[in-house]
Amino acid sequence: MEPFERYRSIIDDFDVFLAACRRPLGNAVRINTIKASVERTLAALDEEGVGYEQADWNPRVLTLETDSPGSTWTSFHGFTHGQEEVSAVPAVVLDPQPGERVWDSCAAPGGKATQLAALMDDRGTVVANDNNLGRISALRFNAERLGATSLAVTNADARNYSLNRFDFDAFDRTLVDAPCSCEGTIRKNPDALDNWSEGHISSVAGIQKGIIRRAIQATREGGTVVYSTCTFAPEENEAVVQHALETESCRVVDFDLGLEHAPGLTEWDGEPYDDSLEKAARIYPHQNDTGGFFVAKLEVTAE
Ligand SMILES: C[S@@+](CC[C@H](N)C(=O)[O-])C[C@H]1O[C@@H](n2cnc3c(N)ncnc32)[C@H](O)[C@@H]1O
Repeated sequence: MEPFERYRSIIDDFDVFLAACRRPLGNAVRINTIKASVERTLAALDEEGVGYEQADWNPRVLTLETDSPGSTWTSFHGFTHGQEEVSAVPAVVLDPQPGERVWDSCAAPGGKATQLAALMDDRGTVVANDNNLGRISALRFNAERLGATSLAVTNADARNYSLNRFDFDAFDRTLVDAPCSCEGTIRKNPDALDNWSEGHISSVAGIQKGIIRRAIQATREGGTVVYSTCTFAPEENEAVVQHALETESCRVVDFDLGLEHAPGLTEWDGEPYDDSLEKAARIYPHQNDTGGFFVAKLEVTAE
């Protein structure tokens, strides 16, 4: 937990935060409404005797009272998909609509891409991209298992992603669930900080800046880009969005989140950020008994 000391001044109730980081997470799943409604899924879980608790902010997110959530009847049938509660937030904030063109720029293994397809009633197109071929097979497997037929897969570096392969020139919405230092996954993966270094944070921040810029360029004017990470480092969060504000045509917008969270930072390590960064959300493990996440919502504006 030593690396987290750098966040002592920005996290309220820091010792409560550290204690939460040491507690293991419950087994969360998302109901896959492409295959079954919330009601049908809950009835199936009742029938097989698996207890559950529905998240207050999202009835499609459940914590299951079983140690093997992947071995339930509902999971075999693709009614549920193992996904951390807080990891279901970015797709909800992106708010994709049926019939739209949506780009998931960093999509593997597909938890959020298949969630986007479900939120769109599997109508429209979700282009699920990842630069890692090995992870693409997991993405394809999940898309098939969950019946997401609106999902198309591409394997490219999002930083210089070409739209030439499509018969349209911009997406309506884009999700950047960026590769990151994963500090916020510590409850699920106690080894998450083993290879932590400021050098790694700064090299991954360079990649994130390239991806967010391309995401904004590939999204139509008036369209939406959501930037998320599962890490606390401001260099990978507010500083990346600040870079986008300085280099691309976009603004940070508000969103409603039924989860307790802290606002985005407007300063870190002597670097000021735009005041609008306050509209971003920092979700800490001690606030809702979840993992950690950062989410910012951007609107693409006229050049
Ligand atoms: C946080 S994970 C994405 C998780 C995924 N959104 C989900 O919900 O299942 C970040 C992903 O970004 C991919 N990635 C890293 N650099 C990339 C790049 N330059 N272009 C596209 N994808 C990249 C990684 O392979 C990894 O799968």
